[in-house]
This record gives sequence, structure tokens and C-alpha cells, in this order.
Amino acid sequence: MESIQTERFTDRLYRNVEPIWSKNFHHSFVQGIGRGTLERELFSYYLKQDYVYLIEYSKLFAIGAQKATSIEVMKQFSVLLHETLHFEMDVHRSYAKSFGISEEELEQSEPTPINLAYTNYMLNVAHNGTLAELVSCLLPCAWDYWEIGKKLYSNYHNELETNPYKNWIKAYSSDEFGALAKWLIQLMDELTFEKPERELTILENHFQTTSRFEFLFWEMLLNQEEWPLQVQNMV
Ligand SMILES: Cc1ncc(CO)c(N)n1
Ligand SMILES: Cc1ncsc1CCO
Repeated sequence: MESIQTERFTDRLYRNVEPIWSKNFHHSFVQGIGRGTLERELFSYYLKQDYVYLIEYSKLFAIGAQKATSIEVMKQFSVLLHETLHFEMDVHRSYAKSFGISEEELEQSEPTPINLAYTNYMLNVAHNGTLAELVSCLLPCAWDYWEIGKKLYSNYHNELETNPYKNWIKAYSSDEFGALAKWLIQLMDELTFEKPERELTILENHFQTTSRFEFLFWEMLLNQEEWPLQVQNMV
């Protein structure tokens, strides 16, 4: 009897990285956001690093629009680009403002080695790989943050009103953010439909690598892992 393939490719991706995502959710930085106990200093460090991360990350959506083969997909990538630059980065800008950090300071943050390695990895694949490869790189960012947002919301919603990070939690657990993540999941399944195992393995590796970078990013933030030698620009 022939077996019927019922599992979606994204189910396989999810199963594959579940232990990594579980570590991400339980990371003390993430739990500190959930409980509202994370030091302000660390959160403002996060805002600066994540802001320059998002500038690079959003370019993946622009490259996605360029690589798309239908108007529908182009439209959706342009929505993702718009939503990241406006909705998502607005959350960062408004937190920064309340912390006394200017927009200029946010933009001019120097990415740490991990931050740079993460965005460079994705941008390299985006420029040189297929659309499916690009999506497999950007999906963990969207999907794992949505998972984190939803879980923090359900674990800590009773204390949310007094949590200084409630707007962050609300944004990443929102239906709006979730709908965009779901669209990316669906696109991943469409792009991989009936594709050979040799191609799927490559995507699984990108998905795993960027999921591991998500963990390294939290670690980097917690330990403020900067460049070893500080240099000044000559002006
Ligand atoms: C590092 C990182 N990963 C994912 C997201 C979600 O967009 C984010 N803001 N930052
Ligand atoms: C708005 C946005 N920013 C990063 S991913 C994403 C949409 C998918 O959740």
C-alpha cells in the first residue's frame, strides 16, 4: 500500500527545532521580559541591537518581493516589509523614546559579532539562494517570536498590566503579527510541495541555523557580548 504524505514540511521543520525553541522560550532574558523583571539597562541594550537587526532583516522581505514569481507573493512581501518598518519598529521606537534613547542612537548602534553574523548569514542566502531558501532563513525569526509572544502572554497575562514590557508582549502575541507569520508558514509549504529530499535538507539546515542564531542572540544580549577591542572612528 502506498503511504500518503500528510505531514506538512513546516511540521517537520517545527519538530526539528523544537528543543532549540524551547530553550529560547526558557531563556532568562525572555523570561525576564515575561515577568517584567528584566533590568531596564538590558532591555535598552536589546532595543538598540534589535533595531539594527530589523533594518537588515526587513531587507529579506524586499529581496523576497524581487524573487517572487507572482503578484500575490510580491504584494505580501511588500506588506511584510511595511509592517516591519512601521508596526514592529514603532514598538522599538516608542520604547526607546520612553527610555530617553533617540531614533538616531537606535539607528547608529553598532551590531555585535553575533548580530552581524546572523543578518549576514540570512542576507547571503537571500542574495544567492532560491526563494524557498530565503523563506527558510527568515521564518524562525517570525515564527519563534510569535511562539514566544503567545506563550509569554498566556503564562503572564494576569500580571501584564504592571509589566513594563507589556507592549512588547502584546505586539508579538498579536493576531496581526500571527497572521503574517502564518502566511510565511503557508508560503514555505507551497514552495516545498513535492520537492526532492535533497532540496528539503538544505532548507531544514537554514531553518536550524537561524533558530540557533535566535538562541545566540538572547545569549549575546544577556552577556553583552561585544567586540573584544573597542576602536574609535577618526573624525
Ligand atoms: C533577533 C530577532 N529575531 C526575530 C525578531 C522578530 O521579528 C526580532 N525582532 N528580533
Ligand atoms: C512584522 C514582522 N516582523 C518580523 S516577522 C514579521 C511578520 C511575521 O510574523
